[in-house]
Amino acid sequence: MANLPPPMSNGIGIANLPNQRHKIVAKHGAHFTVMVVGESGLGKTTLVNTLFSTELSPPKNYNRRHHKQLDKLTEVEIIKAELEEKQFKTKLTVIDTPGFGDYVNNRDSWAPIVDFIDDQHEAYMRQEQQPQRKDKIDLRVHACLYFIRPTGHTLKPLDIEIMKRLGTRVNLIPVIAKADTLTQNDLFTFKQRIREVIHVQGIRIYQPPIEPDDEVTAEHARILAEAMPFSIIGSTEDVTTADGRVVKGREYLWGVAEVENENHCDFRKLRSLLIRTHMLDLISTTEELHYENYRQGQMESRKPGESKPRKFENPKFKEEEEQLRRRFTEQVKAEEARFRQWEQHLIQERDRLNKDLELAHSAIKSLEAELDNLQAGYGRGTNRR
Ligand SMILES: Nc1nc2c(ncn2[C@@H]2O[C@H](COP(=O)(O)OP(=O)(O)OP(=O)(O)O)[C@@H](O)[C@H]2O)c(=O)[nH]1
Repeated sequence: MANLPPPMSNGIGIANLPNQRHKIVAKHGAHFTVMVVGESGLGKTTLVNTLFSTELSPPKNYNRRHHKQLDKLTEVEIIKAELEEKQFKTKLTVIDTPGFGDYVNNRDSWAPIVDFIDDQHEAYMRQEQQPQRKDKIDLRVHACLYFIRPTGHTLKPLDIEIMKRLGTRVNLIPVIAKADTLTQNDLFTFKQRIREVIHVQGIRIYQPPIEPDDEVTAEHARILAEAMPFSIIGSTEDVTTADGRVVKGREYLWGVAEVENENHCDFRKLRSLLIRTHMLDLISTTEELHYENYRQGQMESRKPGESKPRKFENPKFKEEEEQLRRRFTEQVKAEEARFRQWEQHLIQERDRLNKDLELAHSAIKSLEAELDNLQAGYGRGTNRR
């Protein structure tokens, strides 16, 4: 496994941002928005707190998790924080999507997440069109961490569906959650399989750019790209290793799973990509690629100044509604025809039975008449004797 050089400071690394390519941002500090997406209980909150070395998000109330499942809604939570290190400020926004994928029917559980991303692009575009364009509220997502359950098998169809939709909208960074629950061999095979599925399914994930004129940076980017999907161990707890080091990690009977140990997981690579080396690239690709794609797509489908069609006004939904209505009418017609046929059949059956009844009646009548005749004949015979 290729390792990164040792951390340059004891801090979380945002002080390195001014060394990054776009030095100008350093003057004002960066405004960075990360979104975490994944099933409930995969360690999203823990990872956010581990990444930013602070408890940004309070630990979850597990009773609430159960209620959330009953709500059948994927809620979006926004946590804001201002981090400062060596006088360099980063305004950090974390978009947490708790409870995702919990429900029995998960088919559309991605919708609020995708809508949230689109809505932020939309809100930004609208603000750009206003005469006063200073101090825009900007919640466009710069990096989306997609948490994969450490099953050891492969990606689930739901993962593939969501990742496809996310990859065309944001810088998608897949991570394997709770890597300490897999052996190194299983983790290696699992990673390979996920990479294959990502490739075969054409899922777009964030690729750190390889600068041809800077060999060190290019090598670093290559190491990061090769490690994807990053395996992750999250923990804000200090634990003591067998050799007496105090580290962030998770304690087991067999020893300690260390967050920052590159033989245990890729946490340091992920942190490097997000905070130390590629934060500004994530911000600029969001602006230049994803936002631009959104803007262009909307400009092609709308007149200037026209607001975004709401779901039920959206031509795509109208078309779907029309199709549904047609299918429903056809079904009703087919059912009606079937009912008529059945009704006809019942009438014919009733007529046939009525006729049988009439025949039976007349047969009884003639038998009765015959009986009367016989009785009358018998009476006459006995009288004569
Ligand atoms: N083994 C292991 N457990 C972890 C790891 N990260 C978090 N956990 C544990 O998993 C449980 C859930 O963690 P959370 O961070 O609340 O998970 P979440 O994804 O935010 O959950 P929701 O908010 O419900 O979606 C907690 O008990 C954590 O201590 C990890 O890397 N390895």
